[in-house]
Amino acid sequence: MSMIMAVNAGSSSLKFQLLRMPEEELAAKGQIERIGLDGAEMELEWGEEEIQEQLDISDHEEAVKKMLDSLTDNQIINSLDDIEGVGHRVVHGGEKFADSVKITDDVVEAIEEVSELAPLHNPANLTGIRAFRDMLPNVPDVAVFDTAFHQTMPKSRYMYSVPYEYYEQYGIRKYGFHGTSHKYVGERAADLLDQPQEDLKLVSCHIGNGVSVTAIDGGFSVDTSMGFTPLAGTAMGTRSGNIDPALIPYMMDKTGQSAGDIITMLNKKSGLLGVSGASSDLRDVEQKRNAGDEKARTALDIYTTRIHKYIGTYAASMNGLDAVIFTAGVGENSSTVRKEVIEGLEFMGIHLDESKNDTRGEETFVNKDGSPVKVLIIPTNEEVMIARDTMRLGFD
Ligand SMILES: Nc1ncnc2c1ncn2[C@@H]1O[C@H](COP(=O)(O)OP(=O)(O)O)[C@@H](O)[C@H]1O
Ligand SMILES: CC(=O)OP(=O)(O)O
Ligand SMILES: [Mg+2]
Repeated sequence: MSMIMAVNAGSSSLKFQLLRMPEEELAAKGQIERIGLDGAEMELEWGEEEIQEQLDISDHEEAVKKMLDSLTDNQIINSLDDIEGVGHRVVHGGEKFADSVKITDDVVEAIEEVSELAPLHNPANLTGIRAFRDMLPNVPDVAVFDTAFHQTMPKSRYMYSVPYEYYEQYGIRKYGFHGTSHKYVGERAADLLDQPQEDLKLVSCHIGNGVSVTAIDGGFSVDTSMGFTPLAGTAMGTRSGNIDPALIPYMMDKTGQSAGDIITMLNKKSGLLGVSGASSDLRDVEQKRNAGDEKARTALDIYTTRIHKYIGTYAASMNGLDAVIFTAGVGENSSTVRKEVIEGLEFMGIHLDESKNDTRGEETFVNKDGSPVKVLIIPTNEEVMIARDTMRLGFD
């Protein structure tokens, strides 16, 4: 039996699970949310115990230290030596990584090289990798890439309609993200529907701080809303999603900002935060809207409409749909977002049951009985996928 730490550094959170493998027995799990915002919060659960703490945490490095201290302080492990392998979520693997990989200095360098393509994520992922490599130098570590599951997309979905040499010379193509999460919920959906994955057409909506929608046909990702970087697709907590590319030079001309400044604005100051002018956190924006705030209403309408349209698009491109899956922070927890996304898809045979939908955070069907297309909430578990790959690749 091996004690494996699975680390998932998101753009605004650090989540981890300590798992006994290969049994997949949870020894502890926790998360630090709202990193860099006012009132970061740590939750830690082990056995029957649970603690919650309000903290001041400004970046991911601080979050990693705090997390490890909390494991020894609470005697969940005796010392850091009890951890036998560490798996890390890495958001962008570029063209180089089509599967998970054991981490070496060369791998760290390769992840660094593609960091500019995922500026909100790879730097946070690398911070986690470096912190663990420093503290546990003799333990194998494995990187699990968000991009890997999407490597099965057909060329017509991953190519941009630009001169072909841009693909050949610069690797300019759609990569897609959240692949570990989409893969996990796709497998769980097949179990819950009691049908083999080969027979299923699914649309998976990962709605967290980052948002992506994926078409899973027969168990394979065939299209996904994010692109060359996690900036593309739907509107998100702080990201714009798709915009007319001609806007970039236009905004540069009008405001005197550089291309880099504009991309930073699109990554960090747009989406729910930019339109509402209030917050990137869905809960805050919902609260404002409910209090009558017009900008918050518009921000949420853009957010849910985009996801709604992807469901229609992907059903059309797969020529059918068996189930829609909601997962990640918002998808698992916000009944109003789920309701607003599904509203108006009844013509496609998707019927949400409002009373069943009034729930959060557990695997459940929320469609009406007899709805031809099922609607599922499936809490994602990127961590267990990461631990499995750490076992597969870390110990050879
Ligand atoms: N109980 C809840 N109700 C509504 N939204 C929630 C709830 N809990 C978390 N969220 C939302 O989930 C989002 C963060 O999702 P998460 O998947 O944790 O993000 P990350 O991309 O950083 O991993 C935030 O917008 C937060 O408001
Ligand atoms: C790829 C991505 O957007 O990740 P997250 O949702 O964790 O920000
Ligand atoms: Mg996430």
